[in-house]
Amino acid sequence: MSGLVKSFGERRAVDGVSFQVRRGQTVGLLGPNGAGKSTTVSMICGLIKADSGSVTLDGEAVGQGASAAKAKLGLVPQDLALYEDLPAIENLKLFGALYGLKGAALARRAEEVLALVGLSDRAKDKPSTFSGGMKRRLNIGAALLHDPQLLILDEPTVGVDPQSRNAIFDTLEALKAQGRSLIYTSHYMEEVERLADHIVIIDHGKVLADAAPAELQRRLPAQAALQVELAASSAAVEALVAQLAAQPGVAGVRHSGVLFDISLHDAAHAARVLRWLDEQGHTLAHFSTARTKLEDIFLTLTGRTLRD
Ligand SMILES: Nc1ncnc2c1ncn2[C@@H]1O[C@H](COP(=O)(O)OP(=O)(O)OP(=O)(O)O)[C@@H](O)[C@H]1O
Repeated sequence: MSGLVKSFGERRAVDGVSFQVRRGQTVGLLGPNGAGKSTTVSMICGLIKADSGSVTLDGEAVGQGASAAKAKLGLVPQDLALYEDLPAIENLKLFGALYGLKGAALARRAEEVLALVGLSDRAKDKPSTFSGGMKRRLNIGAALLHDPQLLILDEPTVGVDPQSRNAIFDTLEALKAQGRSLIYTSHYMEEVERLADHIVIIDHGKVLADAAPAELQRRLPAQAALQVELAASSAAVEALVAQLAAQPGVAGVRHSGVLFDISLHDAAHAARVLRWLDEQGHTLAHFSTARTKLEDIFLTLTGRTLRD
C-alpha cells in the first residue's frame, strides 16, 4: 500500500502510511492505542475508503466493491463475528457460503479449516460453550474459508489467556508454513518477535520503522543485557556503577539496591564483565543474560510503551 491517508473530521488517523508485504511474509504492525492500526487495516481490506493512497495485491487494486484482489484477502476483525448458537462447523459453512462455496466443496473446506484452527473435536459444539481463545480461533477460521493468500488479523490475541494465545500462535504458524502472507496488528512485542519476519511500527498515523527484526535490533544502542545480583549489600554501590560503566563493551548500568542491570553492546562482553566482578571479589547471588527487547526501540522511537 502506498501513501494511505484517512481523517475523521479534524483528526488525521492515518497520515501517509506505505509498506509492502511480500508473498509468504509475516508483517507485524505495531503501535500503541490509537496509533492508526485498525484504520490502516480497514483501508487495506477496502472496508473504509482512504482519503488518498492506494492498495494493490499482485498488482491489482483492492477497491471498495468486490474485486479479484479482494477475494485474495481475508480479514480477522478485532471484534468476534460469530453466531454464538450455531455449531462451530455451521458457523464456518455460513462464512464459506458467503464466499460462494457450495455442497461437498463447502463441507470439505469447513472441515479443513476447523482442523487448521485445532477445533475438529468441537465441530458440533456452539461458540457459546467455548473459551475466549477457542472463539478467537474460530473467528480466524471464518476468514479462511475462501483460502485467502493474505490474511489480516487485527489484534488476534486481545483478552486471551497465555495458553490460548499459544494455541492461536500455533494456528498462525501453521498458516505461515503454508506460505500464506500475514499482517497482524498487536500491542505485544513478544508476539511480534516470535512470528513476524518484518516489523512496521506506526504512531500518530505515521510509519516510524519498517524493517526486519534483526535490523531493528541493530539500531538499538545495546544488543544484550546482563543482570547481576551481588551477594552482600555493598556500601559502595555508586562507585561500582561507575566502574562497571567504564568496562569495555558496557553501554549503560542501572541498579536497584544490589541488583544491577548492565546493557552490553554485544552478548560476547558478558563473560568479561562477570570475570571482572569476580576479580574484584564480588560474589554473585544470581545472574541472567537477555537479548535487549525490541520494546526498547519502540520506546526510543515513540517515547511511549506499547501498553500506554
Ligand atoms: N470511525 C471513527 N471516527 C472517528 N475517529 C476514529 C474512527 N476510527 C478511528 N478513529 C480515531 O483514529 C485514531 C486511530 O484509531 P485506530 O483505531 O486506527 O487506532 P489503533 O492503532 O487501531 O488503536 P487500538 O490499538 O486502540 O485499536 C484514533 O485517534 C481514533 O480515535
